[in-house]
Amino acid sequence: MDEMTSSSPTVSQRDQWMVESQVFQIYQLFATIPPNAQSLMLELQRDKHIEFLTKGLRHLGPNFSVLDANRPWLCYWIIHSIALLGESIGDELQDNTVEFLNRCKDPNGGFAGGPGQMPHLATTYAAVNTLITLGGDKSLASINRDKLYGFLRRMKQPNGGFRMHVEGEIDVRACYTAISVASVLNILDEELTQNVGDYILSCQTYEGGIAGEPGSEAHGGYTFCGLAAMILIGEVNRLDLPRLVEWTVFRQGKECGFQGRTNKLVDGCYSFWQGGAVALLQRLYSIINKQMAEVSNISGIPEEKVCLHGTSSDAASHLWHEGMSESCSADFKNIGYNFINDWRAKDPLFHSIALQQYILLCAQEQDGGLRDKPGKRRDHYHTCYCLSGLSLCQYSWSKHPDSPPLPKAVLGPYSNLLEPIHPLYNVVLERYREAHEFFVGVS
Ligand SMILES: CC(C)=CCC/C(C)=C/CC/C(C)=C/COP(=O)(O)OP(=O)(O)O
Ligand SMILES: [Zn+2]
Repeated sequence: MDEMTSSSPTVSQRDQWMVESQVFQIYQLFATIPPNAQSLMLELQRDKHIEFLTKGLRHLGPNFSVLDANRPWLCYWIIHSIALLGESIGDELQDNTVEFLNRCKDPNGGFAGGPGQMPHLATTYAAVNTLITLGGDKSLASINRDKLYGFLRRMKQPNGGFRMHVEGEIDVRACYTAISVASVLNILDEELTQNVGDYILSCQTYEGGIAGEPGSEAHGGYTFCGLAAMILIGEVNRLDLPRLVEWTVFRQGKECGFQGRTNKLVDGCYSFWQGGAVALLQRLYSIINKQMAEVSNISGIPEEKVCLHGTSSDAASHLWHEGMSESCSADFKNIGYNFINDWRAKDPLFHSIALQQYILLCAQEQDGGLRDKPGKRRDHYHTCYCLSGLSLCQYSWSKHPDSPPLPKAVLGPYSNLLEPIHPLYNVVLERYREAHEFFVGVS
């Protein structure tokens, strides 16, 4: 290889430089404008986002035919985004959505990507989360839990994992969507949880993150899925958490947003997948410290010597996590509920303000909708996951999910504040609580 060839940048280096230059141009422009103009640039364009989202719920043009097998996802991305913005879609659209999702229901359980299609775990997760987000008895009662349980059992595999659909792929997404749905509907049992932990554990890679399948590359999407599923089944202590923390936090780069995997480009949707994983890890402080102490063979050392931030710790705040690792199998039905009730998180393990800056300045379109990165077009998926990530950032210092964050935790005007989410299911917290009460009541 001659010198010229060896020093030529690779395609991915060029792509990276291009993105960095676009992002830094935006930040430079921001730094040079007066404070009132900065404040305007950082404002969340609520009305424009609602307009973009509501329009998508009423009508989508022919370009959307590629998403024909993902229609419950479109419902979830749009309706969850609207709920994060603190708005509702109104009675007519609500009734239409419940009725449409009814038509996606398979007679033998599970929701398909559209009427007449085969049931699929991903669209089942999207449909269930949509119905929970809509809330109300009609919407919640439209979920047939017995049939849904049957579908989940049929997707369960001898290796512990789940298939996405009949003859479909087995992966960590399937584990998460099955476990999340079962947990939120209060139908999680040992038949479903059996060996899921072994399967997810086999997907944690040498880098520390979690891959879609054993032997694949660690990726933010699967890392969120794997970690959340392990928490929901009460087996999170089996993962190598210090390595997982290290991998995840280093995915936030100088562009201020997260990348999905090593040496790939920043993307707004990872504000939730990676940001969500970090938000979960932030609440596993005690287990992480314990694992760190074990590997360094430290015993009897005060917790502040081995903790992640070097801050002093509040031993009482870890009771839930410790209790969970010992008595998980007896009570995994309540793990999602306790997770939120025992919310006494430590400080964020990522740069929350920087991530908000990426979302508001680089991912937000002033005309409504959010996107992957500058130069890309807005879409409903990125709008949903950028807003979900923004909400996590705003509440990342909160020690209680019901107390509004301090103004310094919210970048831009305080009117940017979104609704808090339940970080294990990604539904607005208040809607989760209503569903929890409803489904505990019917069990
Ligand atoms: C609940 C549920 C269904 C979760 C799905 C999680 C999720 C987003 C998985 C990511 C899948 C994946 C390998 C994307 C890589 O795309 P890419 O190569 O285009 O992107 P990259 O360059 O950023 O890695
Ligand atoms: Zn993306």
